[in-house]
Amino acid sequence: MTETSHDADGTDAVDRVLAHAESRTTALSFGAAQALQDAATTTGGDTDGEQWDREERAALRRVPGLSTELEDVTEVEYRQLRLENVVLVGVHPQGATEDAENSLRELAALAETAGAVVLDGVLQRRPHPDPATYVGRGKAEELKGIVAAVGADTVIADTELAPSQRRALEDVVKVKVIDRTTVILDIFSQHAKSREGKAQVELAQLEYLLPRLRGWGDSMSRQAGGQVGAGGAGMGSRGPGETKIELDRRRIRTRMAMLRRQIRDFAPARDAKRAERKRNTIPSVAIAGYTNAGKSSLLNRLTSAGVLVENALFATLDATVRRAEAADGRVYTLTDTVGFVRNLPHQLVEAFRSTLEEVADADILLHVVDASHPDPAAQLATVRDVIGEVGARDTTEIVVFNKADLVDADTRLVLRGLAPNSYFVSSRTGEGIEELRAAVEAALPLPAVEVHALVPYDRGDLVSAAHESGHIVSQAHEEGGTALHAYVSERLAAELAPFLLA
Ligand SMILES: Nc1nc2c(ncn2[C@@H]2O[C@H](COP(=O)(O)OP(=O)(O)OP(=O)(O)O)[C@@H](O)[C@H]2O)c(=O)[nH]1
Ligand SMILES: [Mg+2]
Repeated sequence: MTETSHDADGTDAVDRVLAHAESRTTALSFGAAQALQDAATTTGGDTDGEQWDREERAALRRVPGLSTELEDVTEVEYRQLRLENVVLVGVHPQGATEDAENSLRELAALAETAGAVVLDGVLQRRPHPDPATYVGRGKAEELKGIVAAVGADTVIADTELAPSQRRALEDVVKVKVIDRTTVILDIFSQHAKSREGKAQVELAQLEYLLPRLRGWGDSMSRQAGGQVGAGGAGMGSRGPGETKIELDRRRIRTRMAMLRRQIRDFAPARDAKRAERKRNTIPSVAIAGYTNAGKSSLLNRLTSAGVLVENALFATLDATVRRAEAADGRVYTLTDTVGFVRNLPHQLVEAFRSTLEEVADADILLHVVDASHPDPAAQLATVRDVIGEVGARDTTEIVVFNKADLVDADTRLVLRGLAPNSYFVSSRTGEGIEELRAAVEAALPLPAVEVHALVPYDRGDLVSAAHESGHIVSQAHEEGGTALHAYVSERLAAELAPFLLA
């Protein structure tokens, strides 16, 4: 512990780390989770397009004890996650207070989305997290008091805890301790709908779990260090013995291999669809952005697609592809994608790589940012990081500040500074949607081949094909047929070959 100034009554003042003392008195005093909107602004959410599976979502509740695989693997804790009354805890270095508070508010939103009631949130200022207990030992004791006082049954740390940290902290606070990664994985597993999505999430969960089998982390690190059996204190003293753990570990590995195979097996179908779109040179637009930014709402606005919109994080996990038509008659696709969040567990980025590759493959990236979010710059950066990671850095990006109905002129000015060539829209009111649509259409790539042709009147099919997939520069009806100046795909150019004008 570094900050050791004391105030008059001898208690740590600066180091009154588990800050927010006043906020402890009442439940939910932590404040609204900021990644979510407040109730006042969510009313009217029903108007953000038709929402076909909202009811279905509400009706889907996990039933305890019905999990299929691995149910006798006692350490598969994520399946037993029943988040209820939670206290959040974070550690931040000096000068990063605001950022830490935003992060903790977002963690609150994540916890609520996962089904928990957030009773309190506390932050400790400290140059580095304690390697043993995450918060300092003394603060862990304080945290124990808070947990008991508010009647919490779970502590969520705003980080990814090392297995040993989690256990040590659990030993002090005497309730279940989980971390941000676990919560995100839990939300993903609640929301995954398609078979592919489910497999991806389960794989990510198992990957996260594997080094966290109780006791296993310890024994493995000893083995790795070549000191098997050395000391031995604590080894096998917690959880099941080595044999059971070995067994669980093997079963998890087998399961993971199966999931990887499954996910690979989905690839051909998706690749085929993508290849088909490419062959027809249908341009694609991917809608990406931070979770809850309004990606699905925007897709609904642009295409009336009926995608689920929810004031919840990670409402969308499956990529939804919709057909749209430009003013010049050209067809293109719009894809809704899974949202991003800061510290998105790398296991998820890995597991969703195939889905994210849809983003990498798109001709245009509609990067949606929630204009009303407290830290839109961080949203932009987070999303761009992930986009870079899946290799879409060079894709044309159009930044869209959504929820413009919630921000004033001053905020717009600030936002404009973050992304000069951006668009302000409101999926709710429709403001700016037409301008955005025009911008997207203008940015669509032109088909590869420029043609001047005279198409006989009995080949009207070629003319309509040019309208649907090509870009018409000019068209005139002449004696011998339709004179066409257009940009078309190579395939259509081949069909037009007999009628080309020199
Ligand atoms: N006020 C306002 N609210 C909006 C607007 N667009 C979306 N929302 C609300 O924002 C919330 C999130 O919208 P979604 O479209 O589900 O967001 P998303 O980006 O698809 O979120 P995930 O799929 O969860 O990542 C919902 O409550 C919407 O009603 C807008 O333009 N104005
Ligand atoms: Mg969505």
